[in-house]
Amino acid sequence: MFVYVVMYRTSTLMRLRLLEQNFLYEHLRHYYKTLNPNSNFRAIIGLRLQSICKLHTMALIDTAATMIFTSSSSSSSTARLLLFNNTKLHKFPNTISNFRRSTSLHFGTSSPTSRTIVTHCSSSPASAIQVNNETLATVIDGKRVAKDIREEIAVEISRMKEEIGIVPGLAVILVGDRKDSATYVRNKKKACDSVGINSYEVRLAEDSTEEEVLNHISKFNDDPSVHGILVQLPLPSHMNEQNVLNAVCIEKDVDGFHPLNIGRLAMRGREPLFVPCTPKGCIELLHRYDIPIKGKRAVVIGRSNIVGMPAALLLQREDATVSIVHSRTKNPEEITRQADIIISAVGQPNMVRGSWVKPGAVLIDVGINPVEDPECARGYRLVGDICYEEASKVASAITPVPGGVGPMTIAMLLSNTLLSAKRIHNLR
Ligand SMILES: Nc1nc(=O)c2c([nH]1)NC[C@@H]1CN(c3ccc(C(=O)N[C@@H](CCC(=O)O)C(=O)O)cc3)C=[N+]21
Repeated sequence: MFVYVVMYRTSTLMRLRLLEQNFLYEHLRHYYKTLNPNSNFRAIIGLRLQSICKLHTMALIDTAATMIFTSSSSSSSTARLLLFNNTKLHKFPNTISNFRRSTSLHFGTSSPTSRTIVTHCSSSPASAIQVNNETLATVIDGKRVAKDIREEIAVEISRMKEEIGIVPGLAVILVGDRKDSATYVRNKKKACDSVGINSYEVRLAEDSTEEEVLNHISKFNDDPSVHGILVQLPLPSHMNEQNVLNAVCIEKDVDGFHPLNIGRLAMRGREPLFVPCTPKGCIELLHRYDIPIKGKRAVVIGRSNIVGMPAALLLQREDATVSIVHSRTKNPEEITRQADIIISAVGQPNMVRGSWVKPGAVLIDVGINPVEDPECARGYRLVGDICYEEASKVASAITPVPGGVGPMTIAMLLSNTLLSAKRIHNLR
């Protein structure tokens, strides 16, 4: 089986007057004829965008593509309309050079292969054509975006070092020996090293006192080489989380958990010092995939202080119409089914089923839930809150777990640490 891709630039579409439906239809049909040597045919029609395509254009191309594939003799034809844009395309150099050579392309033999070229898809339901119950929701690649961001941050940090001789520093306090916390802290340290942030780590025993933690925080508050302080949560139950978090001075609270910070986040016309990392990472993913937020219906599942609540505030700041669904919500699926964008942060494996999702919705899965799996080396594997298997058949774009929001959380922590150092040292 072959995958064919026909890709247009917006400017070409304009020049060829292809935006008039029949012209486009004829044009695509021409390609279809020349490219269809056998009946077992699969096509992806890509549209290269200079800017976000207008909805009516989308609908038009959608219709033309459907016309072609319904008028074809092959019953096994599959048509998908995908949107590509310039910023995403440069990450697929081979794909692009092939596109330049010809407008058609042979891909591998199975649909997983074709996934590799899926770089961007509009959140509009009109953008995804489904035939044969086939699905290819865009996989929002958090791991890749996080890597891009780390590279951007590394450049900024070396500039900072050169201009004012300052290297940003991040202090992490870890209490107890939860395995998952230890893993995150290790990942954070690795990420700091990769961009040139100095990291300072304090590990305290599970039975340490709150006072000890407060002492360390106080020292870091006063240490000019430390620009960000993070107390890894959850803390042991004998400690008062509020007391501890309140002790971190707001200028170094790179988690953005300080109440004053959340207050500013909630108010119009005010700016928080730091946007909490996980929600910031979610929005950054939407931005980097050119997924529009303004005027969209967004549903946040979960109302935690560290993800759900600030995520809802951020979406509102981006002009979405926001609803929050939580453990006491009656018929949550009725509400999520109305959403153009869903951010789920509840910690329940596979809770959000395919039937909860509106066709074409964009899904951001914050949940990182271990489920037992004897076939995995660690004895467990990680799954999200969203049933990926089902939801990816309905959505237009979805974040995987792992490799979605998780790496973005860490990238945003680095970004906040850099921001803090710049602010403290009055750099641009
Ligand atoms: N003060 C504080 N700030 C936090 O930001 C904070 C915290 N406490 N406590 C715990 C949660 C959780 N968290 C994660 C960060 C990265 C991954 C991550 O990179 N996950 C990888 C998988 C990692 C693995 O394989 O175990 C992924 O999703 O691809 C996950 C979870 C930050 N948190």
